[in-house]
Amino acid sequence: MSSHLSAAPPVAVRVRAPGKVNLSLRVGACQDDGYHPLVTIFQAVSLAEEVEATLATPGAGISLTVSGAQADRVPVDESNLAWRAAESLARYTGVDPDVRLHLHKGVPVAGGMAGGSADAAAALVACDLLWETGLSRAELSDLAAGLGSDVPFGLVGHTAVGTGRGHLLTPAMSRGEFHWAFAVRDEGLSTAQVFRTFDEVVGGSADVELSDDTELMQALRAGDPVGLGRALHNDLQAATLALAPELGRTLEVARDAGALGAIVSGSGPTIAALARSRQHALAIAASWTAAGVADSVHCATGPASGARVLSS
Ligand SMILES: C[C@@](CO)(OP(=O)(O)O)[C@H](O)COP(=O)(O)OP(=O)(O)OC[C@H]1O[C@@H](n2ccc(N)nc2=O)[C@H](O)[C@@H]1O
Ligand SMILES: Nc1ncnc2c1ncn2[C@@H]1O[C@H](COP(=O)(O)OP(=O)(O)O)[C@@H](O)[C@H]1O
Repeated sequence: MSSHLSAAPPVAVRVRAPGKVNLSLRVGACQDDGYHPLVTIFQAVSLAEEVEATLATPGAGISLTVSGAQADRVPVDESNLAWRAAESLARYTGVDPDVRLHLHKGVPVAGGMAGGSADAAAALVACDLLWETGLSRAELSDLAAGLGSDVPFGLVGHTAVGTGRGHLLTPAMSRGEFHWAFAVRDEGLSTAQVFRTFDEVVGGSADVELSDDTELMQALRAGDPVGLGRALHNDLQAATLALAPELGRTLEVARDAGALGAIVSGSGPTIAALARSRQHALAIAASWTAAGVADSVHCATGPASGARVLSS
């Protein structure tokens, strides 16, 4: 089980994990278990979470603190996904869950960019090193899938096709760097509510297929932002706009600013706009600010790597 034969075990481990945007999100009809089958293409972006796990005295259990933008909106108890990640690793390996977790938020909270999932992925990797439990990537990925549909992608990052609930991943080829601007709304949206609204206003078809994304996959392989912008797709967008109609204006402002494509990120309410360059991403962000259609704005690039250790 131990991966450190002679080196002293770490007392603290810091791990970074990325937020994501769904370049394409195709949603099937709701199944008996309450989940929808998905075919999605994830791209990890440079907006990221950092999780520091520090050894706590035996019997101390888990404790958690949060810093960064919107930290006040993140639970600091056992409902936090990072806390649940540490618990699930401890249960699986039989170790005592004694750890202090500190999360530094860089991804919008409840924004459809999987910040909580990134925290869970980072906490799994950090605690696995800290407790010297030495799990394989496959074991970590199984634990991740038990925590949330988006958590396995937080481990692998880069660009990947997600099927099943979004948790079964196949890496996808992508060339070069893409530039994004993100418009964030302070008030988040519940993913479950967006899926329920999807059932009411759209309803998924029985079959969802990756073949519908041929043009998008070609654009990724060619590193072609214009083709990628044209092919961006989100089946949840109508449901998100039904719950937050003002986002229509945010999409419009991005398009008027020359965005190559603009979509709701995942279940929203963050809007993602693909830009020609970093300068162009800054210009789109400035247009949102000038139009008063975003509570905050960010620029980022993708793809970014999955959960990785910064220090131990
Ligand atoms: C929509 C997506 C797209 O990547 O991302 P976000 O917008 O949340 O970031 C994901 O499917 C969200 O994944 P995640 O946020 O991990 O969801 P989970 O915790 O597994 O599920 C939360 C709720 O969303 C609904 N859900 C989730 C995934 C799925 N394939 N079908 C669903 O119907 C279920 O109602 C579930 O109770
Ligand atoms: N570590 C965490 N960071 C953020 N939110 C969390 C976390 N753990 C649990 N949550 C809860 O999950 C909700 C959605 O989380 P988040 O991952 O930020 O958004 P999304 O699912 O839209 O990508 C939050 O509103 C919050 O109540």
